[in-house]
Amino acid sequence: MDFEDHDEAQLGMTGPTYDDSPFNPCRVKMPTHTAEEDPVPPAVTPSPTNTRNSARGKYKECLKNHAVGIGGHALDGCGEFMAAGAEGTLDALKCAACNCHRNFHRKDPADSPFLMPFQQRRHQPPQFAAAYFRAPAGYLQVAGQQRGGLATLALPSTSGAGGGPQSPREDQEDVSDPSGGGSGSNKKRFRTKFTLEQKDKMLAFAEKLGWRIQKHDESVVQEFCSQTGVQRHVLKVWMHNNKHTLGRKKAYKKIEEKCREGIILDEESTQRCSCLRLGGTSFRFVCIHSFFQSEIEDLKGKKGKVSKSSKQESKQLIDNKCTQCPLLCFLGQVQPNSPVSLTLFLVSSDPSFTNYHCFLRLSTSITLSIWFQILHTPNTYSSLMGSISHVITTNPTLLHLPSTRSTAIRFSGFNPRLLPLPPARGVAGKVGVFAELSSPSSTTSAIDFSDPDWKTKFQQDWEARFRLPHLTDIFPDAPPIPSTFCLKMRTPIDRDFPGHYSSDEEWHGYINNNDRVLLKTIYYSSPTSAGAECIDPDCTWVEQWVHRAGPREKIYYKPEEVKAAIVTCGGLCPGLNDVIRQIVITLEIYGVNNIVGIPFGYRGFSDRELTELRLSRKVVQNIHLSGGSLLGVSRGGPGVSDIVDSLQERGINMLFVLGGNGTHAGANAIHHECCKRGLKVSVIGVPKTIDNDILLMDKTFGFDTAVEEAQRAINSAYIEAHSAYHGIGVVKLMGRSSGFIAMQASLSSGQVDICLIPEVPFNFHGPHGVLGHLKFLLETKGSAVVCVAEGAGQNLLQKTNARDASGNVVFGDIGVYIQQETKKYFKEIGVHADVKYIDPTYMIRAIRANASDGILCTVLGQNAVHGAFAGYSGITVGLCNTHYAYFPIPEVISHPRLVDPNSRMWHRCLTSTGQPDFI
Ligand SMILES: Nc1ncnc2c1ncn2[C@@H]1O[C@H](COP(=O)(O)OP(=O)(O)OP(=O)(O)O)[C@@H](O)[C@H]1O
Ligand SMILES: O=P(O)(O)OC[C@H]1O[C@](O)(CO)[C@@H](O)[C@@H]1O
Ligand SMILES: [Mg+2]
Repeated sequence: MDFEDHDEAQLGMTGPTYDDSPFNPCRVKMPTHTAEEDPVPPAVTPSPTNTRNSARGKYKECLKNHAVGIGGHALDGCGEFMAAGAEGTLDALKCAACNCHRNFHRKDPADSPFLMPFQQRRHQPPQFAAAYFRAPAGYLQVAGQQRGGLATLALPSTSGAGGGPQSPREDQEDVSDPSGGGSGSNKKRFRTKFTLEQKDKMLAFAEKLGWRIQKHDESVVQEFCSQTGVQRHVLKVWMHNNKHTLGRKKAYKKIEEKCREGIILDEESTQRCSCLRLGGTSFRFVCIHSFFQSEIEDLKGKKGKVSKSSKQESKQLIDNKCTQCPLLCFLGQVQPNSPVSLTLFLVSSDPSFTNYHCFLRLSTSITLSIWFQILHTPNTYSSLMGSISHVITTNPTLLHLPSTRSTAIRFSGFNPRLLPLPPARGVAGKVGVFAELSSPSSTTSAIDFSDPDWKTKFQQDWEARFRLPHLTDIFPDAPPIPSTFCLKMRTPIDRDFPGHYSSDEEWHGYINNNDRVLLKTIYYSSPTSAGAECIDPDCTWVEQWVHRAGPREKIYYKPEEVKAAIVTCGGLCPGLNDVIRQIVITLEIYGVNNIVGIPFGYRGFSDRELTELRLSRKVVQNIHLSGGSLLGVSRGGPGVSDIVDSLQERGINMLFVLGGNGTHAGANAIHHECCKRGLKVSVIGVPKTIDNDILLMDKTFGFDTAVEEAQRAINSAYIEAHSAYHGIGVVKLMGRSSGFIAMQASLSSGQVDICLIPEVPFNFHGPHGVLGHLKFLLETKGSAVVCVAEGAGQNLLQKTNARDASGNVVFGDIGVYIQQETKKYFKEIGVHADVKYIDPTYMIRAIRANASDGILCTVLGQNAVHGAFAGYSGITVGLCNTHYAYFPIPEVISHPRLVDPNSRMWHRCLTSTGQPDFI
């Protein structure tokens, strides 16, 4: 795990509405006004970089269309080219702000007599952007009247081969100046026509050279040129322009060959997949293109128009096709009433395949939304392999999946719309659907409901899954001692502990180890009840108990022997300080006085320059009055083994870890490493995430506060929208995979007309899309407010391979996309719309906890300490049906908790917004 510093510039308000400063070109900022509305921006003082640029003419805003792959248009907002390196180096051609090649930036002849001073720093006006909107994927071309003042842009897009139709530039090679600098003149350019033979030869030759001409190739290049009659510079440009298209074909072929053989999961990927279990609502598949090809071509209809075809028609088409589809065999396993979102990854070299989404109601109780994600590049394919959970293949025998673990089919014959069930082990005819279920906790999905004892077996399995790991698993002889935590003690704690720990006072404030909390409290009489979570087709009542949290009468640590450490990882979250404070206070009540804070997350364990912070009640007394974390947070950091080395070195035997899924995965690994090394260490997690995406818990701390604060942003958006003629307010909120914040903030504000979350697919354009509804809202209400979660609609955006220091995928900005597309749409249809975009991302989490979270944090912090003293390790604590419970860590992080689109809460949100489904 490598630690990377966070981009300071990202802290605070990232939204363009808040910062349209011309001085910071690396901000994502989109014009919120048209040129007519905002005629005279202030003059700019040229920076040293500007001065350097001006020697060669200035390169202004970046015109690279990042959404070209999806047929859309998205600029990164970089306002001016800033060379990343000294002149003469390759980096001099790269923009330090946006990372794009200089040629993507608009060239602005400094001495142009036709430009007003302010025009030299204007963003791309929308009508100009439209000129290259339909250019083939991967290329930016500037047409007709725009050429006069602009550079010729001929570089292939570095953002990968996108979706839309794309033709290799085989016969246009020397139309562009390879330097790409382009004077912007209208000079006629020549088009070289190659013979078929020349093309074949160039292709073979380029592959031989690896699509680059290097110094030592000069002699063979000369020879080739004289043999084929192709000039060297023409060959060079041809290779440059085609390496991303023709050059990749070979790679595609390899993938396709591999696919035809069956996709092989290597051991590592299989292990990583095991955390994604059946029974969740989201599954990922890799589907073999060769198998699916005919289906896809039919679905695409003519020219990939499926997403645009009428709802009925595409539904019909998909319906018909899906009846032959092996996927439906798998659906036999899906719980009714849990709408399933499937992502099918199709590997294809055909650039005309584009990502799209379709929607299928299989019955009133099963809703299937299918995302077809087309993979064009080998890289995407290989990075994907780490995250898949299921595979459909034409040749199941080739899969390296443990066949004994494949899923048993549930709900036999339950839904007549489903295909006849495949024979045992999920193999249906020539195709098979495989689920990797390697963790013991997953065995519930393999229940044989015809077994009269299935319920007892299920409950035994449940008890085993939720059993809390304890020190006595490793040290069976570890002696328990009477607890030092007794609230009847009237005298201050004696810090020296003269050797006895018992209090003779009787106190009935302890939790018995056999106390349990009931996890699910609703009895669903039928699988068609809203949000039903049934285990079997008859919705049999099966109690699921978890362990009650709280102080135990017997403890496994002598307080004076404890060195406790607290670490806060991941992103910030309201309430971190409240939890730190309560952990310290409770530890002191037990009698611990050696308490330290590890600075800046897991990184603090390895960075020698960061020293641990001594904590006491005095130090933490008032820290909850401000947001953030007293200790600091970070992503990335050292490996588990280094962390445990550090624990050993520092003599830490209680570790309290505050963080989200990633942090908990780390905590669990630390726990296992300590067990392996025979260390008596308790590792206790406290789930922290404003996203509320931890399984089995009513809510996580920070969530309530974030919702409350988000509501304020929504209210501002509403006021802005409501006060403008045809105003549209767009608010983007956090929520990577879970839309809880957006849903709850929409509900609580009552001012949102459209709420978009990652769990519920939507069309943005087209007859049933969001834009159509916005138009309707402007016509009927006069204004509209859209609330979107950051992880929503990612299929609409160009994918990047960027990851943060912890390896989390960095998302495209759906808020900016919505803002831009909405403006464009209303402009195109000639309807006035005043779009205001608010991005309060960090404002909703970099604040102190509200009262409700304050209480939650207090109880969680106390219970974390009780759990450690009770001798548990590898556990976390959470609120469950208003009671506090301990959970083994893997049970709560096997996948993110998601909003169930068939839940009452989501229905309530829809009732409140009045939005249709955008499918
Ligand atoms: N699978 C893992 N195993 C071990 N450590 C991990 C794992 N995943 C993440 N971590 C570590 O946990 C820390 C926090 O992870 P991450 O940045 O994903 O935040 P998080 O805990 O999920 O919180 P947030 O909700 O803010 O995203 C990082 O230091 C990261 O290196
Ligand atoms: O910008 P940062 O600090 O990486 O955090 C952003 C992430 O944090 C989260 O709030 C998780 O805590 C996500 O919703 C979001 O993607
Ligand atoms: Mg996370």
